[in-house]
Amino acid sequence: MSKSSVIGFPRIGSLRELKHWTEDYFAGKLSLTQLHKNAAGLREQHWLWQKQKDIDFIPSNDFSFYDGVLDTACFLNLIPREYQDLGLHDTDTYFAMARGYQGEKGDVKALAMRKWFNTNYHYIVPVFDDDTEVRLNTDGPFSYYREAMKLGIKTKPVLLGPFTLLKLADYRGVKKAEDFAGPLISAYREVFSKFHSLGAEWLQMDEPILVTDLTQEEIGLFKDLYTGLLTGKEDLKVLLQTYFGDVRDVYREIMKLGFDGIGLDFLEGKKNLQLLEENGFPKNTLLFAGVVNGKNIWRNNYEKTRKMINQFTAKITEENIVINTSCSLLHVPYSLENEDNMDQKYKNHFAFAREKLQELGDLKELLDDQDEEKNEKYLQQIALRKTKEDDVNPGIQKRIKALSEKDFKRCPDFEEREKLQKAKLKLPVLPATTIGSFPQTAEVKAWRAKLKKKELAPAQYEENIKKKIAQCIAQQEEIGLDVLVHGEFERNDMVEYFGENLEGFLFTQKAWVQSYGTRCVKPPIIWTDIERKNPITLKYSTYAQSLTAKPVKGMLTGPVTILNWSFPREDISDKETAFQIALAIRDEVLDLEAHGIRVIQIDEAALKEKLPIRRADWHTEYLDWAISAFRLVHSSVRPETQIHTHMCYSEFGQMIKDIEAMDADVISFEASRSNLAIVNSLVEAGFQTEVGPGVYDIHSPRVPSKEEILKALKGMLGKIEQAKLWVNPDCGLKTRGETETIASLKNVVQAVLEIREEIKARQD
Ligand SMILES: CN1c2c(nc(N)[nH]c2=O)NC[C@@H]1CNc1ccc(C(=O)N[C@@H](CCC(=O)N[C@@H](CCC(=O)N[C@@H](CCC(=O)O)C(=O)O)C(=O)O)C(=O)O)cc1
Ligand SMILES: N[C@@H](CCS)C(=O)O
Ligand SMILES: [Zn+2]
Repeated sequence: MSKSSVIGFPRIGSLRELKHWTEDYFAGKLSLTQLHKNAAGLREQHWLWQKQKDIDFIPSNDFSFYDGVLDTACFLNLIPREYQDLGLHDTDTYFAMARGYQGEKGDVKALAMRKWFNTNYHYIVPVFDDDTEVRLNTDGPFSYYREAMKLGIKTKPVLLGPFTLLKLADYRGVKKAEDFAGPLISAYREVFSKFHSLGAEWLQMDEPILVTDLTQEEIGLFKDLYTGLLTGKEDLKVLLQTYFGDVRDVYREIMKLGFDGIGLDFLEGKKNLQLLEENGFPKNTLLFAGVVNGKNIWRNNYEKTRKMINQFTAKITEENIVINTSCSLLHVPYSLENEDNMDQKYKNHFAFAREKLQELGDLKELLDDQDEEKNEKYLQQIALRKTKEDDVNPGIQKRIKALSEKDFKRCPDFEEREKLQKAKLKLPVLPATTIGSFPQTAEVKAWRAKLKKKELAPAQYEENIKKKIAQCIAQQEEIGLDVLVHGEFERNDMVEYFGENLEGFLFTQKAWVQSYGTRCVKPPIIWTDIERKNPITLKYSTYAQSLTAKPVKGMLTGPVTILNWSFPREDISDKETAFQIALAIRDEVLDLEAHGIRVIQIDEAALKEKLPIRRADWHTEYLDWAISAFRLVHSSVRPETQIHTHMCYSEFGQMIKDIEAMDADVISFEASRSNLAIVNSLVEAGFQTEVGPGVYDIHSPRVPSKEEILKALKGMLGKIEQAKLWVNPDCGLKTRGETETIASLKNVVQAVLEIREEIKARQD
């Protein structure tokens, strides 16, 4: 009998219930008791859905109020002193670490937030200080296990493994990862023992870091950790779960360590099958085979999957193969059932999380019983696939074929453009600006909701948006910013909005995917070739510019980001799709320029997201075409038109030359939560592009003080040439409230004015 398993299930609620409850709790509108009660109901629902689909290994402890890595940190008492000192109760300490705290108990920044491998999910970065005392601090994972047991469901508790935890953490003192290995082994052993006494049979240890490039020292640390952990684990079975890639650096070591189950991703893990074929697989060990895609939403090709699984059976007996998701289902929406407006002809092609549970069941059945009648299901699947004619737009194909080298090269060179732009724009030193979006108030969201329900006429909606734009321009002038924005009020999301206005995308109504904390996105689906039929942003940008003499930035999302934050096609390459989108955005850039927009920002917030996990693949598989796609968008603007780009959560590291190769004139990026590490790497690499490292963190409701911003700016000025430095928050302001936004921006401008005075005094 085949078995099935799920690595993790989404937790935000199919209608984002958890988001609403948690935000109500933040706003003091829901009690803590009620929040916990509601969340328990959600967990119960998720377990029951999995039970109904006969999933054999159902996860627990995959739930989180904000982020699973943060949960692990709190569970293991990795709570930095400044949060403990606030003296809040556990849940509020947890939220203070996630969002910062500013109130009667003190004023503390949030912990850093980073991209979770190659996804649009973000985790809170755990911190080890020299005095960190690793010990079990909360009951979370055990209480979830007991909760499921009460429903008669024996779950497989999921824990972030110690190796990944150590590798993802920040160290603020002199102690390093190795120094915490011993205490972590003891703590995890205690966890094993507690779960064993609760009657758990299996435990899943998530170690996605194993799919990254590893040094011999790192492999040594991994081996030490698990040798320590697996010794004396009684008869609790331990599954080592990897995902997002292959384990080429440690395959043999993993096989020798004595795990009871090993989870490998056969979709993103290009080399896993070859590793298995060449090196074999230990006897009496279960292979949790990741064959149901946890990241994309296209239905599983059963025929292809069956063929792949048949390849395993040369090395592993069938009873030892567990059909698994390729990663947690956190990265896909809940269910197609919520998509009332989507035609069945489209739905036939998709599987969201709940439909993937069905796929796991189907595959289990098909593998157990490979008779012809059952195989009908494979054939139906193949018939579902689209034909090329459905997808191809001949006009776009022709444009792509006609591209030549000059379409990717902007003239003149950066230095020449920089001089021209300084002369033309006449901006003060340290120009102050924002990243684009202003607070998306309840009022704005309600207009859009009414527009969708046809309760508000499009003309009225547009008029309302224009009023907001006018207000926003007036506010920015009053605050004293130098380069203004229109505020992006017309956009539900920076990617979904462009998808909605380009041909070739499909939309969902409720297909929410968690991005960080309580924040979600609805990635559009790329269905056919992409084309821009009409200008998209022109009317709002030109309207905003008509209200002020200061430059207003045209605001666009770049091709790589639109691609990376959508569900991509699987029948053509990402490169081809990116070039199609690039042509559409290029037309928009030229329209903006032709209508008097002097500064255009093309956001590539997600450039780093699909960067291959293995360094060796960076250029050949991704950067060469991704950077070209960006260059294609702006290569033919006039020299004096200033092109900005923006990236969030970017640790550029060894990518700096590639970022420079985008050939933008100005780049803004996150820096505030990562203590200027990015600035250091830019300096070391001799970065030429003008830069706006974020001076404060917009993901937290805290208002940064003028002094805090001054300190950040002075730190930057010590490293970056004054003439190259811009001043801005680290990302868009859409998630923030209006009052805190204005207060924060005023402090930014005050800090800039003070520094300008100092500069002037020095010059005089
Ligand atoms: C900048 N980031 C982005 C990422 N990915 C994107 N695709 N977009 C991004 O901007 N990744 C990295 C970073 C950080 N990530 C995020 C992700 C999500 C948000 C965010 O603020 N999300 C909002 C939802 C935005 C949205 O789609 N809004 C819609 C729907 C609004 C809504 O909730 N409407 C209600 C009805 C309202 C009423 O009737 O009054 C409803 O539908 O129920 C819109 O504005 O129309 C979120 O709330 O999670 C930020 C950063
Ligand atoms: N222009 C966008 C970029 C976010 S990454 C915004 O300001 O929201
Ligand atoms: Zn951003």
